[in-house]
Amino acid sequence: MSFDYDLFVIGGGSGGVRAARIAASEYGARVGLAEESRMGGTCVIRGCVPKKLMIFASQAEGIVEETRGYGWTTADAGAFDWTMFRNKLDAELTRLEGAYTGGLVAADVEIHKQRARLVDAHTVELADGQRLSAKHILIAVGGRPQRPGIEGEELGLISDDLFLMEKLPGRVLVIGGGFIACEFATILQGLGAETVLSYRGNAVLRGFDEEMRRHATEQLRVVGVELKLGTVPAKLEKDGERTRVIWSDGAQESYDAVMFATGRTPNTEGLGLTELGVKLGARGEVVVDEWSQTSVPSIFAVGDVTDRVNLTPVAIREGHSFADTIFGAKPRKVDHGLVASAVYVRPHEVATIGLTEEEAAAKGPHEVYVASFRPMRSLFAGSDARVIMKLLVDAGTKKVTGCHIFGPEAGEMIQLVAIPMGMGATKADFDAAIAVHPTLAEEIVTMRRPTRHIGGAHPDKTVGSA
Ligand SMILES: Cc1cc2nc3c(=O)[nH]c(=O)nc-3n(C[C@H](O)[C@H](O)[C@H](O)COP(=O)(O)OP(=O)(O)OC[C@H]3O[C@@H](n4cnc5c(N)ncnc54)[C@H](O)[C@@H]3O)c2cc1C
Ligand SMILES: NC(=O)c1ccc[n+]([C@@H]2O[C@H](COP(=O)([O-])OP(=O)(O)OC[C@H]3O[C@@H](n4cnc5c(N)ncnc54)[C@H](O)[C@@H]3O)[C@@H](O)[C@H]2O)c1
Repeated sequence: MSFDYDLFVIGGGSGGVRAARIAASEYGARVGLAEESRMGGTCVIRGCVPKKLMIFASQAEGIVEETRGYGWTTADAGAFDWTMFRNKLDAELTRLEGAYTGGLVAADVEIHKQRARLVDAHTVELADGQRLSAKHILIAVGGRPQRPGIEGEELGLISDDLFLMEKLPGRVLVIGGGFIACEFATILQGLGAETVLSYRGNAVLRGFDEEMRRHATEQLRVVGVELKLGTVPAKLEKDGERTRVIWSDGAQESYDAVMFATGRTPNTEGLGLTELGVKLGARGEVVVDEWSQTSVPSIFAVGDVTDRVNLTPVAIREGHSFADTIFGAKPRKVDHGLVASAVYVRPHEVATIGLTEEEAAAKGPHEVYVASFRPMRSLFAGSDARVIMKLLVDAGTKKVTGCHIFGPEAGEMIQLVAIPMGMGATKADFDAAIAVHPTLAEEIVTMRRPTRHIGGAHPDKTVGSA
């Protein structure tokens, strides 16, 4: 049977672009790709990239304050020009969009700038009605922000809107306690908005190491974010130009803007998947096996739409592995077990890989090494902020099973820790590295004695358990 393409990719985000480019340029596959919006997807257009640039912009006050502590006594950040920043941001995203499109064109991928849906196991239909056939179809449509399902929720903004605001809000409420809520609260507060974060739990970043959660929560408070913990908004309504929030306990307050950061949902609606027999999970995600293959053999899915680990480098790895496996005869699975990530709250980021202390304790005997100190750079400037570094070490094998860092540029540090951990390094391997001094990262290789023992009786029997 002949097809229009060897591969048709739906979605031009992190996973789809990588898969299309590798299949076409490395393995000579005839590839078509449909993207209904801007090329590059969530990460490039409304996620990682603009978010990180906004994080950089939001640090001016903190940097200036530190500089004053070094003797530049009259240093002042001055006024922030949101319109100038937003226009520059848009120009940068346009440049990146062009680079992504250019990479696909150079690889001879045929781009269809419209929405696509599936018609059968080998056919997609574009929004203009054109039908195209392919031997393989890759679903890489990502996800979208999810509002919490309360009355008046359409009055609230979502993360996509934050990059396009006409002006910065005066007083703003961010609802949620995950990656996006914490990062946007940091950004909005740093850019000068009076920022309130409302979260239903008692510490942000559920699922992270508890000690890191406590420090991240406290830092939000210290930098000036007003925390409303243990609260659930029940209803939003208009209050003139403002938005009134009514909480489940009846309390109410009006804000210039309200933003939901209450999770994301896979973009599977209206794609024609269930009609075709492609199995979906409870959250609407495409269910795939370890090869990213769906329940229909010619259809594969990668990235956020599969709701495995929703990060850009993971989507990219899944897309690349799919192309290697199907078109390059190089079968390659993705190990989702040890993925590093960072939450770009500032001044200290939260970065993590492997087991949390709580998970380690549940798994069995572990040594916990913790370094907690005031870094020389901010200490000199008069700050009390502490860096926390934690290593979890399996008491039997002595392998490092988890690492958590709360500190400046922690994301940069965890990236490098991910290499030895991926190789199965032991604590002795870490200790063998001679420190680079004076740095923050040297603490990772200089923690000599366990701070505590967890997870039951330890193999050497000389230590107790916590
Ligand atoms: C605010 C924010 C900040 C983030 N920050 C980070 C970060 O710092 N680090 C990190 O690793 N991850 C971050 N992420 C997560 C990261 O953006 C995603 O994990 C990643 O983009 C997923 O890639 P993907 O290819 O699965 O989907 P996406 O990048 O979402 O791409 C899917 C594409 O498919 C298109 N599409 C959808 N349906 C159709 C259709 N029917 N036809 C045609 N096209 C369609 C969409 O327009 C989109 O362009 C962030 C996410 C957000 C929202
Ligand atoms: N730095 C990064 O790598 C980065 C940054 C942003 C996003 N991301 C990715 O995007 C994903 C989505 O981020 P996110 O922050 O939207 O999701 P999340 O799942 O991390 O957090 C959602 C938050 O909303 C809360 N929530 C959910 N429903 C609610 C309700 N009905 N009422 C009140 N609160 C509610 C949850 O308790 C949670 O705190 C992340 O899991 C991550 O994979 C990564």
